[in-house]
Amino acid sequence: MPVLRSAARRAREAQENPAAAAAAEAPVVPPATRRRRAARRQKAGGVREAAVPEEERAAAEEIAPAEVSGERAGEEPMDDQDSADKQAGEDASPIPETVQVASSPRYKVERKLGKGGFGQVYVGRRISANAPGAVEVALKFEHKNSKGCNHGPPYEWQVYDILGGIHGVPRVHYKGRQGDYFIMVMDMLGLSLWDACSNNSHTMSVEMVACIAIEAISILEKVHSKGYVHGDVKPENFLLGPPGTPEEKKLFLVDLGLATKWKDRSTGHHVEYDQRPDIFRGTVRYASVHAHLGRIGSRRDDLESLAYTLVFLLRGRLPWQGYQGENKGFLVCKKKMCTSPESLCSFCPQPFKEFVEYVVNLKFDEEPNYAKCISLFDSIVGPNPDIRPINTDGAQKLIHQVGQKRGRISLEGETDEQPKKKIRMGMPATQWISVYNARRPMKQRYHYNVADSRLVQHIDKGNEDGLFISCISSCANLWALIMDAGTGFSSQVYELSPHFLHKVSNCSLFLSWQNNPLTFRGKITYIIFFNITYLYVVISGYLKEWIMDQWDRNYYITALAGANNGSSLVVMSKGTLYTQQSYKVSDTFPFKWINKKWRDGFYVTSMATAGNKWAIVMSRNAGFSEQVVELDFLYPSEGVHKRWDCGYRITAVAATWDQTALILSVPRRKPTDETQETLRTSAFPSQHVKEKWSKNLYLASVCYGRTVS
Ligand SMILES: Nc1ncnc2c1ncn2[C@@H]1O[C@H](COP(=O)(O)OP(=O)(O)OP(=O)(O)O)[C@@H](O)[C@H]1O
Repeated sequence: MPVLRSAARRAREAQENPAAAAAAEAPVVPPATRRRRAARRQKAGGVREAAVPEEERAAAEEIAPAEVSGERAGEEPMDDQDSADKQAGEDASPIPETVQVASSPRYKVERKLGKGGFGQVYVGRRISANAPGAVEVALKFEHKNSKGCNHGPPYEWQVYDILGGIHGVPRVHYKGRQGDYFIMVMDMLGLSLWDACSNNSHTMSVEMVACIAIEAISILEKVHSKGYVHGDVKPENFLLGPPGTPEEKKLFLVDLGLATKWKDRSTGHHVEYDQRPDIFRGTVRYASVHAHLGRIGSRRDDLESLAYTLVFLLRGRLPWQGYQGENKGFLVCKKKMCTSPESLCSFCPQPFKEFVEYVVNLKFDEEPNYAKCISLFDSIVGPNPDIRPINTDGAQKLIHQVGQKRGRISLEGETDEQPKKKIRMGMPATQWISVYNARRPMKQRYHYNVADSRLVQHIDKGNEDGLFISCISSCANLWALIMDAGTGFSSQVYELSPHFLHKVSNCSLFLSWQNNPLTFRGKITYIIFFNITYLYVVISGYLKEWIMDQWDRNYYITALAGANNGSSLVVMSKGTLYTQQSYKVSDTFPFKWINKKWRDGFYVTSMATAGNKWAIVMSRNAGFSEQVVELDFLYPSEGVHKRWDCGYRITAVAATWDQTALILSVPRRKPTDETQETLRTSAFPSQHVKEKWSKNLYLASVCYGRTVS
């Protein structure tokens, strides 16, 4: 397991060039990567929790299309570069004056070459007489108390054991511990591309960057061929050879501390897909969108980071620089998603745009066509490799090998390639997402474009016909309502609130309806009978208290929706298997909270959004054995397919104006027919629903929000 490192960085620029330091970005890494295993089931208790809801923000929208309903009658009734603090404890113990580790010669520690979040690199001058090896080496010191050394020598050492000395990666000659430091003796290199760029008025020539692209792609190909992804590709981690030596035009990739395996060496298989939205590894400015979203790293991520590195070197800036604060990662990722390859590369030669377009559309386990990428940039640089500003020997060899294996490499791509569906276009759109499950024939009914005032009527009629609400959603402040004969509920109540699961003020107006006699508790000051069938207008009260009251009566939240204007519809039912329930309202997707609740045996059972707010309901005894989240700035089609292949089915969906979230679960009892289908449509899919009914596929979840980009 890699030792993950916490946020850190950039002291060298701060010392030598404060302006550059401010512009540079630190790698940010979470405390620990842990695959969630089946949540522990806990003994059912009578505790009910309501997380304190955050402040409310509402946006109004007035569109009132006509209300529509549909019904199917079945035969039977039946979810930037921040300058952060350095972790290493180098202040506690001074760097030694001389170094001798393992069987190495003795080195005198000279000037500092650089400093990262974890290590400090110095020149080491060999002082042992007649000893073998280079006179000058680089010595990388990591303090024993640094985060990367919690469990012994730095994780990076293991990676250097495999990658050290391959094309474009410096060799490690010796490593060992001396005093408080773990020390690596490695090839000494020269300036980083970051330094070279800063020395050159913050941009580089097109030819120089094209050569860097060619050589960097060939280095990444070599790293990937050994089963690793680098995980932190950026200008600071590409170093040139030492100046004045035959290697001064060679490019090297350093800092293997975030490298991970993309291939299991024993089986030869690609690592399994996973997404943990609370985990971020890498450097905000250059990280791939998938890394921002916490997806397991794969080869495509290094190439996406390289694409951002190249554009940065060429233009001196990336469109997502300048965000600050707690929400920086989210805002940078959102900006990356809505920046099309055309606009990112608007002042770059065409091959750069083509490269960006290619890499952002790569699939999780797709093998990149490195030779094709190199050939894109080959068209920019001069034909004679000997006079290129960067040595491109590695790339030349790669092209030669691939060319021999597959024949010609053309700029247009190989003839057997299918045209690829482009997934990141920089064009936001909102859509309905509807999810259909195979069921035995049953009665299901839908209503959409339903105004608040019409809800009672539809619900009333549904109940009279033996139907209960199975899911709800909102679009343009009008409700969509799905009622089923197959929910298994014995009774149901609902609350329509002008607030999104939020404690309301004493003057708020509530509509409340129940099909059982009511026993109100709490701060009710005034009840008007509006209708003999239990419709009440309740002045003054708390939605939270209403929910708690229903919990006391063994009703649990089974459906939830929020509208753009901030109002919410909460449906609670009796007859579920749930034994405990908890909800949270949050301005950002609350994955950390979900993760914590998973450990306590809760699973997400309902989810809703209002504007950019999320509300998540989690229940114990939800009937699931595993659960995962797919969160993205577009519909996460690839993730859904990967999860389907592993036995997960979508059990809840919700989308804000920015993001779509899907909850996928493995049921404890597998249905006889596991078929599940999804649809994305710009209008409510009324016609499609009817077609699905004819194939015994029934609406299981529905939401409206951001789906494509
Ligand atoms: N072999 C080398 N020769 C010369 N300079 C080097 C060498 N290795 C590293 N450096 C310099 O030291 C800096 C820090 O090294 P490195 O990136 O390996 O440290 P780190 O603490 O792991 O960094 P990070 O915080 O990015 O994880 C580099 O940016 C580079 O400028």
